[in-house]
Amino acid sequence: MKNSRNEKRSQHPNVETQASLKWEKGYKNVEVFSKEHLAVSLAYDVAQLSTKFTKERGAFTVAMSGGSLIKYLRKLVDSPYAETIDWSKWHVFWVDERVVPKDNLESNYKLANDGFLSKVPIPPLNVYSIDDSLPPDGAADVYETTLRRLVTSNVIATSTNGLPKFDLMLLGMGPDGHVASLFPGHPLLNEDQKWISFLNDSPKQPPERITFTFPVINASSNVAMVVTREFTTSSKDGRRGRALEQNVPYSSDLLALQPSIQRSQEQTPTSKDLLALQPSIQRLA
Ligand SMILES: O=C1O[C@H](COP(=O)(O)O)[C@@H](O)[C@H](O)[C@H]1O
Repeated sequence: MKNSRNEKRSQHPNVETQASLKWEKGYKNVEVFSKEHLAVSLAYDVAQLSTKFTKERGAFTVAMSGGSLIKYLRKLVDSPYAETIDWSKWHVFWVDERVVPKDNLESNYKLANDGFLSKVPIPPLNVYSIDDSLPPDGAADVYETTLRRLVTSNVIATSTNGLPKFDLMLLGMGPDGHVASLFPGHPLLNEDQKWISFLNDSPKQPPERITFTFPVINASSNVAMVVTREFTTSSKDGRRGRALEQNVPYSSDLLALQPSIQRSQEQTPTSKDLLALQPSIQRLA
């Protein structure tokens, strides 16, 4: 990852060119980051897609998970993205939601609102949370009706087989492998008629949830699966492993991530370079 991405970015400093290079149709990749770098890279990629779809469609539809994903969106609320993203074009959805009141600590809406949405100027009418006054089956039906209305009005694009085609889906993955609220072995994995379904027996608390089904997830234009775990092989990886454990950037990782650093892979960025790029890094040894 590190060489090809950095080379592409230094040859094509224009961010829109970058977006088309990386997110062209069929782009698939697994990229591995420290947790800090993950947030930096995710913000960069989401901003690219926001620019691309806002320009192409006049709207940017993002469906997000709850869980640990939200804290990895934190760089989007900082400069430069806070000012450069056209937040008025964003339309935000949830790939799954726990059927609890919106002020409940288990609510994916609350998590996203507290950690992200309340910090950026997305129009409130463009934030599509569930009707938490309804039971799971009713909440799922109403949410699907909302999606159908937005597909009809072309706010959400449509796939060739008539499914909603979100511009970006941000998915997490639980330790058991669940995605959205689709749990391993659960009958909902086979749902292929509904766009939104519900469950009363989630293996993870709380039990009552609604969820996008796999056909809708798979119809998205772009899916970013943001999966994190502890890094345990530091003794084998030497300096890079130690940097990852301490959640500070390792120089070559940063060079790969940051198009604004023009130095070659052989050169190590100075602490001044890093501090300029990473407001959250207080000090590098
Ligand atoms: O219950 C849920 O869990 C998954 C994974 O969460 P994580 O904290 O292990 O990352 C999440 O993607 C989903 O939206 C949520 O409802």
